[in-house]
Amino acid sequence: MNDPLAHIRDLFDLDDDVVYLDGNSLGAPPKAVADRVQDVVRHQWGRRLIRSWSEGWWEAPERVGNRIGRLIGAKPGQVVVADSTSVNLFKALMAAVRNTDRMEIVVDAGTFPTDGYIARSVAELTGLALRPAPPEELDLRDTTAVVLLNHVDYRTGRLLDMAELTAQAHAVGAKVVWDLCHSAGVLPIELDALDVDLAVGCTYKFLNGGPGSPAFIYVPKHAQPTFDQPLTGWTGHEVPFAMSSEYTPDPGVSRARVGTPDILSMLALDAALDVWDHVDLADVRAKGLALTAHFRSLVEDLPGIEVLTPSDEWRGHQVSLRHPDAERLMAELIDRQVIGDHRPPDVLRFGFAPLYNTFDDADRAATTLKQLL
Ligand SMILES: Cc1ncc(COP(=O)(O)O)c(C=O)c1O
Ligand SMILES: Nc1c(O)cccc1C(=O)C[C@H](N)C(=O)O
Repeated sequence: MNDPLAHIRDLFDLDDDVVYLDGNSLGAPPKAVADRVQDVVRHQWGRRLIRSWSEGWWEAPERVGNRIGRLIGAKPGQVVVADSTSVNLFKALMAAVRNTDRMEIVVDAGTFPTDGYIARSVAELTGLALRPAPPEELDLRDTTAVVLLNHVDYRTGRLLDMAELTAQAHAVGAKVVWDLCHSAGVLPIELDALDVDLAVGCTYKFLNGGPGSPAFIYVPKHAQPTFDQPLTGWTGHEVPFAMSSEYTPDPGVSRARVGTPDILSMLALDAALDVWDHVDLADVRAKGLALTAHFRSLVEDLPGIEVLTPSDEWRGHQVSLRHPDAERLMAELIDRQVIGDHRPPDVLRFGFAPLYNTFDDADRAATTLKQLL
């Protein structure tokens, strides 16, 4: 394949003898991040001290949010970087059901655990029922307040049809919250165009923000005035430095902020996002599909292997294989410098990050797996 992204791998700090196929769990570091973090510590923090808050730190959550917005089809002023995905899920779901007279929250039955746990807490706190349902049979009703869906399933890699499912929710007057953890940065997403109600996602996977880098939340302009999230911390206040005893939320997306932003991680993420400046998401998607198709073709007939990831285009950038000995196999692959991950009980997951993974990575991983089998 003619690979218009081949040169981008050089922007990453990767060892050539390691086949890294776990960028869907923890993305690899762009080389520029280490220098930027050093500058933030030495100069911004070291020399400018507290003055840095008014020299770019305070607005970093919105500024970096806008950079992510560009990757997920959100116009400026609708994404803020803050907290973890779990915390943002709590804000989003609580805001979505506030003042509803509807009875239930629906959650994707195969969801990543944290989404299910948080949805359960929101249901318990608000008195709504929680109904897990498979995405192909959501059975939404006029009693459904909100549905929470994972755009790409963390275990199988299945990609859901955001347009169709958002429309399904809206047809019964329900809201939809999308978890974009496994899709942000690797495939074109059109949140504004699809009229998505709310979305959240993490930045340490395909966005390469680094371990524990802050998550993001999308609140579209029209929903901001009624986005009453429960974590009314001072940085979401309209005038935080007024230090008022009354909470008045910021009129815009900043009302999704809670406490002091984690500047070191935030600015590491900011530096990591520079690699996207010269990248077309259509190229990223095309390469992700090609890499996963190539890897699949090499492993699908291996003994004892069942491919869980859909073979059509409704898949993200991972290939998940079921094998009864998955845990041992992954440990042995990692010993041989092929790094993917194991998800219980029997899934081997190989994530392909089109910005730095190569077809050679796919060949080497498949050859090593074949030898082990
Ligand atoms: C779909 C999904 N949602 C949420 C999370 C994690 O949330 P948090 O950033 O709170 O750890 C992950 C991965 O850890 C995930 O895969
Ligand atoms: N967030 C993670 C972490 O802090 C440690 C190890 C792994 C993770 C992950 O991201 C797991 C990931 N969401 C998954 O899809 O399984």
